[in-house]
Amino acid sequence: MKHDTSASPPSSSPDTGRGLLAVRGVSKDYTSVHGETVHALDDVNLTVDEGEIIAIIGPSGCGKSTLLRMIAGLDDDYDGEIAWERPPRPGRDIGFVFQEPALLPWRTVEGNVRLGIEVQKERLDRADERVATLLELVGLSGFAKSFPKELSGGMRQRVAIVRALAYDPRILLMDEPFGALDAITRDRLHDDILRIWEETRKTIVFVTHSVEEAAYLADRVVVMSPRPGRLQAVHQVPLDRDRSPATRELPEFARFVGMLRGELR
Ligand SMILES: Nc1ncnc2c1ncn2[C@@H]1O[C@H](COP(=O)(O)OP(=O)(O)OP(=O)(O)O)[C@@H](O)[C@H]1O
Repeated sequence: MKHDTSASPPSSSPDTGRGLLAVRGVSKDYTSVHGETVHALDDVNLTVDEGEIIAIIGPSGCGKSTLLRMIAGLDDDYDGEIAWERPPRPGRDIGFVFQEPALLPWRTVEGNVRLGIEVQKERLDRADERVATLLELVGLSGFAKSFPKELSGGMRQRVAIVRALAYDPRILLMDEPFGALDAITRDRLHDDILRIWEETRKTIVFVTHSVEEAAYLADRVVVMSPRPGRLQAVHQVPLDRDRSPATRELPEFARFVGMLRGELR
């Protein structure tokens, strides 16, 4: 089934804002190259509210990327429905960040970010201003004229993130965006994401293998079971929205991370 925009809109959870989209009874089978059926997702139900940050964690192969790709509209071959509060406009309302930044090597940093704006022609008049603002947000103003090969892995991923934000999507989906980065760079990017959220209040759904990353960034953490992926639990993160490096030192942070780790065992 395709994104269902005619179905009843998602209802929001009581303690967050408006429902942006609802995943309802979504199941997915793949057929392997040997013709076997791979039951990847089983009856997944999830409501995403506007402005919230959701982390999806679970064992390898449980269907995290599959679920994200379906929300993104990159895969519409599934049972169930994904109902949006307002129909997403193709190429406009959904920003997607992959594990590898996939920048265009022949374009400068600002040229890559600008690409995100060029897809929607009516916004071109203020493109330069928007690119400059976004690069400043992630501390890359000094690298606007550099090429991707001149950047570190973390810098490249920051460019990919602001490129996905350049066309002002309603939701930012990220599939293990920091998975290929070292621990210090990851921490730096976590704080970039928090700053971006402060500025934009963007709805963010991301997949990660790191329970610390999930706890540090998210409002809610979705824990998936081993294949076929089901929602094993959805946890409200028991921390103030206002996070900072000191958050990682809090006993409640450690407790929550320990609890998540226990659920994945
Ligand atoms: N195109 C495909 N054809 C057949 N099977 C697939 C295909 N894509 C994914 N799968 C299978 O579906 C299941 C879910 O895959 P998916 O990539 O969504 O899991 P994941 O939780 O994101 O895994 P990981 O954490 O290892 O990245 C896996 O068993 C995978 O082998």
